[in-house]
Amino acid sequence: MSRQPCTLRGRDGEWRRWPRRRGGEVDVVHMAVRVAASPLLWWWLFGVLRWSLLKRGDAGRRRRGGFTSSSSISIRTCPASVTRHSQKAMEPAPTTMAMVSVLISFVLLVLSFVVPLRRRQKPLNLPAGPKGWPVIGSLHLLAGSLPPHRALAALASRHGAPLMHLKLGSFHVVVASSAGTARLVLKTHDLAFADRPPAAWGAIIAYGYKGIVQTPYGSYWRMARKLCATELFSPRLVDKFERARMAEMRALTRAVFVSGAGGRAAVTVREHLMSFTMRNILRMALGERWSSSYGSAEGEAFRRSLEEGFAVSGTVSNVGEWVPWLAWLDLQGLVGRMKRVHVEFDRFNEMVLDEHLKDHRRRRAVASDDAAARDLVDVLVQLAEEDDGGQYDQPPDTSTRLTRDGIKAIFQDIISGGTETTDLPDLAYIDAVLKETMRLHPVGPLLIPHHAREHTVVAGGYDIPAGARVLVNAWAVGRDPASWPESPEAFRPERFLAGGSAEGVDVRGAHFQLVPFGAGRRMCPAYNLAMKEMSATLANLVHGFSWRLPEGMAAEDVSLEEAMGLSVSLKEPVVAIAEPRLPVHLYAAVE
Ligand code: HEM
Repeated sequence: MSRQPCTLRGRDGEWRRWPRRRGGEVDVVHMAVRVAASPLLWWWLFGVLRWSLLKRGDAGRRRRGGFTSSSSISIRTCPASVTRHSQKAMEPAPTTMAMVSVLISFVLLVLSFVVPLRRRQKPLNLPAGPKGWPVIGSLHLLAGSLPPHRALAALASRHGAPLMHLKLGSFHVVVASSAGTARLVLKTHDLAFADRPPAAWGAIIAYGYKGIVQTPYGSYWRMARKLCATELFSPRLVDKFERARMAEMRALTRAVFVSGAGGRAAVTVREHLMSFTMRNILRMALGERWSSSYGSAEGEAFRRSLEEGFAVSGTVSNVGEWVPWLAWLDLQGLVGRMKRVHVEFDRFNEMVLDEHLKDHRRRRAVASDDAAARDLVDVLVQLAEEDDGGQYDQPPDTSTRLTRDGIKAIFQDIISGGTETTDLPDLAYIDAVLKETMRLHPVGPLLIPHHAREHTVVAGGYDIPAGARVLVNAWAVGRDPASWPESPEAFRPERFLAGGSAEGVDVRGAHFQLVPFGAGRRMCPAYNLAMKEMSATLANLVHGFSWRLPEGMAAEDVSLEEAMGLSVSLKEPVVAIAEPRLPVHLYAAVE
């Protein structure tokens, strides 16, 4: 018999099989045949109905003057005192009885079919992992003091499971913790796991999944990724911002020089890097006026919202996402905080977009050759205009149209993503230092959760059920002794240099022992820009300054404790002395 799965339209507008079941879709035709062909159950249902109807007949006779044992005494004792209403109160209405019986029979009938159907399915061959409790699964194992990537790595090694299965709340979760299993997820079954699971962040902060990062796999996401490749990060646009980037780089070295009092005072490195990164990305994404607002009250409010956005969007922190029937309680208050962050973001995004739209229309009206895009928002505005003739306000829909919310969600994702790049000579050692840093401390230790679009059987015969959350523990992969046999915990950039044990290993998604940007379809679209930008910054900071820890502080005193959110950062920012290495006039501001 041919199997006809039901389909439902997903939130991305794609048609999907529904309902998804362990081990395969429900066969509706098959089920209907079984219902029709089960004489025992029909006989039983018929019996219940017949009994209800007979009861109804009895009650009818009583109303017409007959009697039955339960009511006979009162009727005979004082017929005049028995009204129709008092009789009704003494026994349940026969129609209600009939309805209740039919309902119970219906529920039993459904259960008697569904339960055996599910039991008879082949049991899933899940990868090894902790068993977990009913309702919460293994959520409690991630609630300790260890950040989730470390707790998951410890569990994987305890269970000897480079591909580990556990239940978190109501969901199957599969975690890849070795180069081999990362390859399974990000390459061999890339398409099957290219989705993102529904997340409050995507729904609330990203305008109902209208950005890129949280957007489900489908036509809208493909459109957004194409924009990244052909427009937003195109070499043409990157080149265009060369001069601005150089100016920001000089501003960074000057700021470190000034706040470090020429090497006499300690500087908080993160503050300077944060400000540099933000100004850079704001300049590229939103334009000069908005990057110079960084530091003003409005820029400061935006920065705080960004930090709060990262803090509330951790990969596994929101209990309501794992136990959906508890979601309405918002036990940790995270959804409330996300809603407030979204209001803040949207206020800022609306200002930015309105200003760009006004400016764009004015320039086009005055001189058409001045209408060229000046920044990423301009690019998006132009694309939306080509798409729908200048109407930016369609309600969000499932098509690939770039709506007003879509523009805001995409540039917001890009600003959150970070910064961009400059062209650099080949700086092999700097490059090795960056790789080694990202091997030991990836910014997104669990990448961004993937989601199984369909039931998949992976190497070893393990089942990954449709709907499972699929995590790649880049932090564990980067420390796996099987891939990094030579002192995996030690910081040794030389391993990446010529003759080193990891010579030739890079972060472009082809070497699965080093995946700080992911790999495959959902790989970070800006990895190239990010690498170059980081090289440029590091090169300038070590070229311009000799760095040392403040007096009385040893390397062991630097805390490497991590603060978790969407990305990981140091809980205690590093402070250091930056002694200028170049003639003082080279630190002067030059615009
Ligand atoms: C050190 C810098 C960066 C690191 C380590 C990094 C890392 C990542 C990782 C791990 C992912 C998820 C990959 C996966 O799920 O398999 C990702 C996705 C993404 N990144 Fe980055 N990223 C960086 C910089 C940037 C920058 C500068 C931007 C934008 C200007 C950006 C934009 C994005 C976007 C839009 C996605 C979502 C891709 C998708 O879901 O299709 N990232 N990044």
